[in-house]
Amino acid sequence: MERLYIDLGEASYFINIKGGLLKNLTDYINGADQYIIITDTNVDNIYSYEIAEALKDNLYHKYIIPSGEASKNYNEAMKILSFMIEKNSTRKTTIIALGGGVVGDIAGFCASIFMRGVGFIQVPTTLLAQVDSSVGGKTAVNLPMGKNLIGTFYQPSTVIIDTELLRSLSRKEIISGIGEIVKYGVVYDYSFLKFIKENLSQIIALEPLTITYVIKKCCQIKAEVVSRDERELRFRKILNYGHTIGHAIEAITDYKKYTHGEAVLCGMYLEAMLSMELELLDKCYYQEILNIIQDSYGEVKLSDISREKLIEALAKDKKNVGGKISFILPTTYAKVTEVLLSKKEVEGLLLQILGRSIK
Ligand SMILES: NC(=O)c1ccc[n+]([C@@H]2O[C@H](COP(=O)([O-])OP(=O)(O)OC[C@H]3O[C@@H](n4cnc5c(N)ncnc54)[C@H](O)[C@@H]3O)[C@@H](O)[C@H]2O)c1
Ligand SMILES: O=C(O)C(=O)C[C@@H](O)[C@H](O)[C@H](O)COP(=O)(O)O
Ligand SMILES: [Zn+2]
Repeated sequence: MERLYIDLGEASYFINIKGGLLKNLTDYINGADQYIIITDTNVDNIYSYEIAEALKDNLYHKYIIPSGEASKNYNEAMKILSFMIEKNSTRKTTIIALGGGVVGDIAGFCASIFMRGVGFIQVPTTLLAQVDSSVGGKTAVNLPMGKNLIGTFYQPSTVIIDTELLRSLSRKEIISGIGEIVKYGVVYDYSFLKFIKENLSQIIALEPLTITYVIKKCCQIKAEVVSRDERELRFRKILNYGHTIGHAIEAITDYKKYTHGEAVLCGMYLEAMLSMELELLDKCYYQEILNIIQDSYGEVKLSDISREKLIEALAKDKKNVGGKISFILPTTYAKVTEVLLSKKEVEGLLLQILGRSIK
């Protein structure tokens, strides 16, 4: 088994990675008085028997949210908290998030506020959640005004990554995970980016040794970044590459057409173009970034996105400072920089880079 340590003082924890870990869940959980499993309809349909088997000797209750980003909202969080009151949860309860990033984000949010904080374990079931969202402690729900507008930093006590659970994912969800994987390569580790490029088909095929290596590498990078700057005061911002435009794309398409990772792939593509237009980005690196995005996602068309709506959504991004929109832009191999641009500047740049390719 692969084991990584994320060093955050009192909030430090282990990330455990191996195929088949769900069966042995109880070896890694912490002897709480009661467990609340939060999962979604798809995961429950596929893994309901395994969950019941894994927890049969423990007191637990299961709360199932409808699958999809639309469930990551405040009302759903309140329903979870009320369910916990109904089930007599106490401060000795532990919440287990068994699902993708949607389940992880909302379950973590509930764990952080129920009775001012209860135990929290991440059991991520999507590639995206295994390489990114289950690690680092960002929790959130969306508001109608935008993505992740309410949330906390609240670390899990452990992360249990069962790579066998990825077998039931659709290709679209695998590509979504590759969005965040490519991000780590671009912002932090050029040799990893080359590895992704050379092994893309094995990654998409979830070849066991390759996918385990990739998950471990991503968790290692995320652990290093988060250990340096847990609260995103400075360094952690590098993980936002592709996310300013990515979150805007998700919001204006009602979180339905693009998965988070697909929107991030498109966002990284456009933000690389933005960086090039601002003459901040090395030309060879620029081409490499566009190539790996196209190789994994296909052509970035965005024919359904209007420039006007994109700018409106960007203007509402929670990272904006003093009326300016914040972008994390690549500059050269494994280096990025934060650039703040006015709405007008972004309008001009988007017109420049996209011409008439979007409305
Ligand atoms: N907290 C963080 O650091 C962080 C990082 C990245 C993304 N996120 C958030 O994560 C969310 C996206 O996560 P996601 O991509 O996992 O989406 P998701 O949770 O919606 O899961 C994607 C789909 O896969 C299904 N699914 C989950 N596991 C499955 C399995 N093993 N087999 C078959 N189907 C399965 C789900 O039911 C869903 O339909 C977004 O809300 C994003 O903002 C958070
Ligand atoms: O962990 C981080 O830090 C990240 O930014 C990871 C991102 O991939 C993730 O999508 C995150 O939820 C974005 O957070 P937000 O702060 O922009 O809401
Ligand atoms: Zn993300």
